[in-house]
Amino acid sequence: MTPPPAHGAAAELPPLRLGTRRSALAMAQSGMIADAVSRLTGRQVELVEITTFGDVSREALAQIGGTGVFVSALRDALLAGTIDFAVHSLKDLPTAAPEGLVLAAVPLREDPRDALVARDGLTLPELLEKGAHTRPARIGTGSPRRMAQLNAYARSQGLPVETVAIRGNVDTRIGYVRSGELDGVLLAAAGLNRLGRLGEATQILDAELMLPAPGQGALAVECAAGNTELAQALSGLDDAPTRAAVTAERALLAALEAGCSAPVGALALPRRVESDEIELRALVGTVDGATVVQMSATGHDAADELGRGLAARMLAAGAAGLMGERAK
Ligand SMILES: NCc1[nH]cc(CCC(=O)O)c1CC(=O)O
Repeated sequence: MTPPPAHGAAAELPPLRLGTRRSALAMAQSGMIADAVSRLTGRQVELVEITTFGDVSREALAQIGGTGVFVSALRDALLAGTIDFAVHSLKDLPTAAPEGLVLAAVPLREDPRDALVARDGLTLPELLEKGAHTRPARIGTGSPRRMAQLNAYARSQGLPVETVAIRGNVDTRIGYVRSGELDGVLLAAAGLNRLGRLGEATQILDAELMLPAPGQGALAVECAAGNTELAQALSGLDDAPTRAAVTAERALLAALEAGCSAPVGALALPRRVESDEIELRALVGTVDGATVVQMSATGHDAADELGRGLAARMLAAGAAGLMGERAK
């Protein structure tokens, strides 16, 4: 069988090396993008496994400080030329642009919302309600953003809740519910979906209740800036509305000088079909949920200006004081 000419030529080139972390989620994400890049370029894509500090450390993410624990080893490999491109969860990517690398594509985003996986098929209102009669519902999350909003919601309902700091991969986290140690855990819906486990969610949390992390549900495809041919090819995976949305969210995060472990939620959504107008909603809160600054802005040309402008208004309203020790 003779392959089409372009593919025939491309197939003679060596495989493209896609650097990936070993976690099930990273492998699922990398596998999806590998297939898409292979279709796009006609070239083979091979996965190269790389261990990052975030995979090895057992400390809480907030402690190991910061941003970039999952991405720096992949970036080192890109710069060293041992891999050709890498796929990151965009929400794990520090906002500072790295020297020598380009964000070649931001593919179409999945559902950006958070999900609850709870015992006995229960929703959050049901869990909290039951907890009021027995003992407060114990809900696991390692994210200050999720804790802040969960606590704020429980306060607004006049119901108690106990947030339990956990971390680990999706399997580990859901395991706390299956073992009965926790009543529920909060996770990104996109992560569950990519693992084929969205069916285990007992509730998808509306953005009114829980604003996702900036960039949640989106992927970032990165390669060396000098590799212009590959960058050009990868840009075929870019989705312009997704890129605009995450640009606004990340500009806000950068202007707040907050990192991925700060109690900051942000979500940009297209306001009208067939328009480039986006609405950016954002929240900064204390982890106990007692104080929250929540604001929104709408704009259409410069997504990064929209994000920066909203951050400035939130800072003027006292947002900086709510973020605790800020990880840059
Ligand atoms: N910080 C870990 C992480 N990074 C990206 C995702 C989910 C996938 C995504 O947001 O794209 C997760 C797991 C989670 O938050 O449940």
